[in-house]
Amino acid sequence: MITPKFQRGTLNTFQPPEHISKVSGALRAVGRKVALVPTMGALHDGHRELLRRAKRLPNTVVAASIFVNPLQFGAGEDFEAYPRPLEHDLEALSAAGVELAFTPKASDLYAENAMVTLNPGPLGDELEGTVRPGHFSGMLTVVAKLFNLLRPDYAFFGEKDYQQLVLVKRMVADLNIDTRVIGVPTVRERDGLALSSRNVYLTPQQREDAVVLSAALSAGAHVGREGADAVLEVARRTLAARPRVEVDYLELRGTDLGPAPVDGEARLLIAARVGSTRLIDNVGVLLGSAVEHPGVELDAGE
Ligand SMILES: Nc1ncnc2c1ncn2[C@@H]1O[C@H](COP(=O)(O)OP(=O)(O)OP(=O)(O)O)[C@@H](O)[C@H]1O
Ligand SMILES: CC(C)(CO)[C@@H](O)C(=O)[O-]
Ligand code: BAL
Repeated sequence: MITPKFQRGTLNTFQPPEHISKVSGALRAVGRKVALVPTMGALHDGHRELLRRAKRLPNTVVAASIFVNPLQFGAGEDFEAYPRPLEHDLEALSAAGVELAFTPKASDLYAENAMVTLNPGPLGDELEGTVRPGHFSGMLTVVAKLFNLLRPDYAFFGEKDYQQLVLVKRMVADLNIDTRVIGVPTVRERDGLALSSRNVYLTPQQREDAVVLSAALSAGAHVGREGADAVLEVARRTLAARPRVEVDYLELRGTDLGPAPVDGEARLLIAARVGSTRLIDNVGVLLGSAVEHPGVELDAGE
């Protein structure tokens, strides 16, 4: 196959997997680096921040994928309803200086007789995995496919989906994938609500209620010095003020999502339903005497 045309300094959009693969390979062959930002589209300022960070890398072509991956949605989830404003998204990518967009069709990405998927291991059944069985297997499978197609030097993921970020890092380490995974701190609305494509589902009343997720995390993180029980207690008390918000889980874990340490860096994670919309959020917490130690980063970028 002849290498599909790539024009520097403009957005080049490819749908067939073999085209994006060829173009990415040709760019790497002439010494350019490739940075991938995987998305499901409906782009907002959170995605823009990932793109902005990728754009800062020298000698690097930024690629973004837009694909609502059926494999990571369970029965009864919002796969059909998920917003798909493709024209708007391509304009946003172009405005962000992205040079490669990959917008595959599900039928091109997944052969009808495909059998093999990735197993995320035990962490795939915890936190999000308890409510979304199979979600992380589907997510890792599509991310591995994107990595295999583009062979990116760098890939950017948001901390908003913290468990996803941890699992992608584990996949890269455990499967010897030659891509550097970079985590980006969560971009928030002024009142603290984490930007999410699913926020468009919220009614004005639900939007008001939804702020309690970030408020609870932030209140909990503020009492980290008093230890894990205090963090969870304060967060739960904050959540109680908005009884319409139904919490799926509120958990304090280590930064690798193992057990939280007594002292040191931890992560407080929440998932909750506001009406029929399920939102997630998380924040870094410094526990115990670690609070006294200057120089420990709350939101380590990677
Ligand atoms: N507020 C945010 N700040 C930083 N990164 C974000 C934010 N929201 C999403 N991302 C990241 O953007 C990438 C693509 O995410 P995705 O397209 O699923 O958007 P989303 O807003 O997370 O959608 P949804 O809320 O429906 O899951 C992921 O790596 C995700 O973590
Ligand atoms: C990483 C991802 C694009 C894989 O479908 C998705 O899970 C997302 O948007 O976070
Ligand atoms: N942003 C994570 C993708 C999902 O919710 O399916």
